Amino acid sequence: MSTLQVKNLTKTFGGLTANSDITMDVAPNSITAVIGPNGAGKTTFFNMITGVYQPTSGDIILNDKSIARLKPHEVSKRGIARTFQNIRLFGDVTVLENVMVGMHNHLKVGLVGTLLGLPNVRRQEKEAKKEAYRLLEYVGLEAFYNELASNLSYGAQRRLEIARALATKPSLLLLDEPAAGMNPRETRELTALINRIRHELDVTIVLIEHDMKLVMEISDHIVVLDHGEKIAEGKADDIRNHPKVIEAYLGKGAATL
Ligand SMILES: Nc1ncnc2c1ncn2[C@@H]1O[C@H](COP(=O)(O)OP(=O)(O)OP(=O)(O)O)[C@@H](O)[C@H]1O
Repeated sequence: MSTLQVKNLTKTFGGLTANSDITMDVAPNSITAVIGPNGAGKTTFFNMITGVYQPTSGDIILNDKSIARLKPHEVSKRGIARTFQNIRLFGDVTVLENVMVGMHNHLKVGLVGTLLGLPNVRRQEKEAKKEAYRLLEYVGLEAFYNELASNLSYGAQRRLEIARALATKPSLLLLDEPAAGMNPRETRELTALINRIRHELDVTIVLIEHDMKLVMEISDHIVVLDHGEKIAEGKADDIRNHPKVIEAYLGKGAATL
């Protein structure tokens, strides 16, 4: 059984078809990359999976249930988390608090309890803090727990976004250009982190990425979009040598990637 099944997914904006009849399966506990030139429709694809955009037609099935018409918070409750191409952190609160925001769905405290400072509320907050700190340790940011998020380096902010996404306890994690703006050392650390998340936390991962070294190294399966259409899919070797992919995206040096 696939974790995610995308069936004939199409999204049009007025006269523009951003995704055209896309079908793909994501196997449990796998890493799938969605690649393609700028404007190919990759982010639109993520936006449909996460409920930001309603598909024009087609279906999205998570663990055998359709999620195609759900709102973003409902999709999140079903176990999908994401990070964004343009980092979206709360810059003026601490690194730890940014992770705690991700736990919102799982905390059972109500507004009244919070206002009255009831003991079980205080206990839950303490536990949430501990869990947030553990997640910071997991991504290697615990030393910065009390810093403002905006003081972190770019690469560290991207890891913090991943920690915040993990705080929702997802079964499927969507990463939108996680290596963008990272130097080679940061990219190597990110590659290791993504692999650990898959193996240790049993999370299935779909990522959009332009760093082909990372994509070829990490992906079990690669899907290539161009002008909103799926032009190829397969393993790294199939994609490197695929004439349509070389023409539309990778260029002639691709065999060495
Ligand atoms: N809300 C929208 N309204 C109108 N057009 C949109 C909207 N969102 C995306 N598009 C268009 O859909 C097409 C696909 O865009 P999308 O952002 O999905 O591509 P992408 O592959 O993620 O590109 P990049 O690699 O540059 O992020 C583009 O032509 C874009 O202008």
